[in-house]
Amino acid sequence: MRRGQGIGGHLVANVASLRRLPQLVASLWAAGPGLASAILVLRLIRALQPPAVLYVAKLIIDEIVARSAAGAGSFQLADLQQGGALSPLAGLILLEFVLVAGDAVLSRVDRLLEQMLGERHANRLGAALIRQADALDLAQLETGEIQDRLQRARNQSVMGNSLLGQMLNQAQDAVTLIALVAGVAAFAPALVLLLAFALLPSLLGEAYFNSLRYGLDKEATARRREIDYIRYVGANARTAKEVKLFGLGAYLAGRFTTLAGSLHVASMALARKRALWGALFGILSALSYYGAYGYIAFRAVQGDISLGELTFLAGALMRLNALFERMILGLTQIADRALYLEDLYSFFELVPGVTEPERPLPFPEPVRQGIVFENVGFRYPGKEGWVLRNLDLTIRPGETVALVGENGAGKTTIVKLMSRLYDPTEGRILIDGIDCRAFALADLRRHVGVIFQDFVKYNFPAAVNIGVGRIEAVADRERMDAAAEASLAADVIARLPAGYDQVLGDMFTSGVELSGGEWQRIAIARAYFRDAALLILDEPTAALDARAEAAVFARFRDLSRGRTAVFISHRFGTVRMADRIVVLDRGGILEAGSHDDLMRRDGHYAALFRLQAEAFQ
Ligand SMILES: Nc1ncnc2c1ncn2[C@@H]1O[C@H](COP(=O)(O)OP(=O)(O)OP(=O)(O)O)[C@@H](O)[C@H]1O
Repeated sequence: MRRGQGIGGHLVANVASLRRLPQLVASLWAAGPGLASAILVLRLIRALQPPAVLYVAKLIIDEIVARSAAGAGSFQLADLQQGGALSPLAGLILLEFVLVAGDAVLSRVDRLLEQMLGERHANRLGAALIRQADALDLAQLETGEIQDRLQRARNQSVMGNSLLGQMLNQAQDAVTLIALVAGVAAFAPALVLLLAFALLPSLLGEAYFNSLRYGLDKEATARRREIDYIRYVGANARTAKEVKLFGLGAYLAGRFTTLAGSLHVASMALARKRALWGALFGILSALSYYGAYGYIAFRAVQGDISLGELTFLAGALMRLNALFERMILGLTQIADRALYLEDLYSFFELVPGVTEPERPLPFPEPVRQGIVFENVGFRYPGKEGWVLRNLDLTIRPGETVALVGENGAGKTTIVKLMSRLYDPTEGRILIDGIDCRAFALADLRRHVGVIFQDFVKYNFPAAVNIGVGRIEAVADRERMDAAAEASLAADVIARLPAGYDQVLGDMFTSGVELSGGEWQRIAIARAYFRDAALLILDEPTAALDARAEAAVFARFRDLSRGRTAVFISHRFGTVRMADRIVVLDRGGILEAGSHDDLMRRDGHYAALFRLQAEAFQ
């Protein structure tokens, strides 16, 4: 929000913040139409209760006044009945009791139903969020802005529940308000004007401050992200080792205090201004309330209105005053939260760039000609430089290809393109002559098994950790044994207290943490368990000891016979086993051939190979 925008602009911004509310209402409705209708009916009944209570109180007082005027004398218990039925007075008192007690019961039922609906809605939203994140491109998820939005969307999926309650309160209060104002208008129309006078400034003021708050929040997004990150780094088991040894605690705490302090100063300045204006508006509304009170007292003394009407009007005024206060506060809270709905729903509206073909072609089985990179160029979205450029590469079926190159040469990026985590910016990737964008994503990915260097360490049982390779076959123990055997994970499993059922990782108390190399064996087992035609391992053996690495690769060669395998490694002892070695440099191919070819050529590869070999001599 820019300064000097004027109250009109602020109001528009405030209303704009509410534009996502209908979407929330629709998704709440979809979560339980029956529940939602029941809640609406209950809220409507409850909304009309306060004016009804006041009106019955008016009737009771008028009845009492009428009886004393008629000289009925002191009240006897026998007066409660009249001619075998309840007297009008007793009937009214009973009605008042039913109204009050009934509301107490209805409010409990209502709360229960709202909790049910809220939880159902949050669960649906949570699942939808995971599905949408899955549908989006890696490139989208990797941008800071989307991560931010996702984080806030995750919070919102729970916050939606409190918004439900607040919106219903607001709607209920609005109905009560209308009913009370109609009641007041029936007896003393002039009062309504007075009330509007008290209400309007508060409303405009709240709207103005809401939008200022929003502007402040928006401005502070980057700082808030950094604060959250520092909080994470500073108080977290995963970073604790380094934070302790480098003595970073004081540095992080200091940075946190500075950033949080700057936010605090801005938000307090606004809060002070808001408190001051709030107090002024409060005085204004108290003035109009007592002005109105004086007016009706005067009319009652003059005999223009009955004692019962006086009671009704005084009660209605008191309630209206409280209702205004509550509604304005509610409006602020709703507007506050509704702002963050924007994050939730705009996240759902993101459209993936890696798209499904309209009429997908079947993935060739088996692949006969291989995978061809045809003049491929790639730039990360929103980034300047080319990571890959003019890349021509053919991977023949049944071949084992090693990608080597210095850090940042683009090896992992090639793997991501092959599995369509990204699409090339230029050129095409063909599988048996067909652009890989012509296959259904799931079909393509079913035929590719990738283990990245930063594979996920799932804090799930060991069996699931391997089974994620092909989750629909997670119960197939025979297949799992074979995969664990091939990746040397079988030894790791055998040492676990609960074997395959052992939860891994340190997140849950029942978990057992593995060493880096042990985790890696589990991850490689995933690749074997997947049993895909194209197997890709991105630095799969970096954490393995020398003996394990040799064993893993001996098996890898055996097991990948007849299928295409691509691996990335910085260890030349491993790389030399490949049928073909592709040396990448700054996004292009420097040289390619078998180990013997490349050594004979005596180029970059031979130099690097010797460098590594010398280190061991
Ligand atoms: N998500 C990303 N967004 C922007 N740039 C990226 C992203 N991932 C990688 N890069 C950049 O792309 C280039 C190639 O990265 P890539 O991960 O493909 O290299 P690599 O050859 O696998 O390196 P290493 O041997 O270090 O694993 C690097 O310069 C890197 O900075």
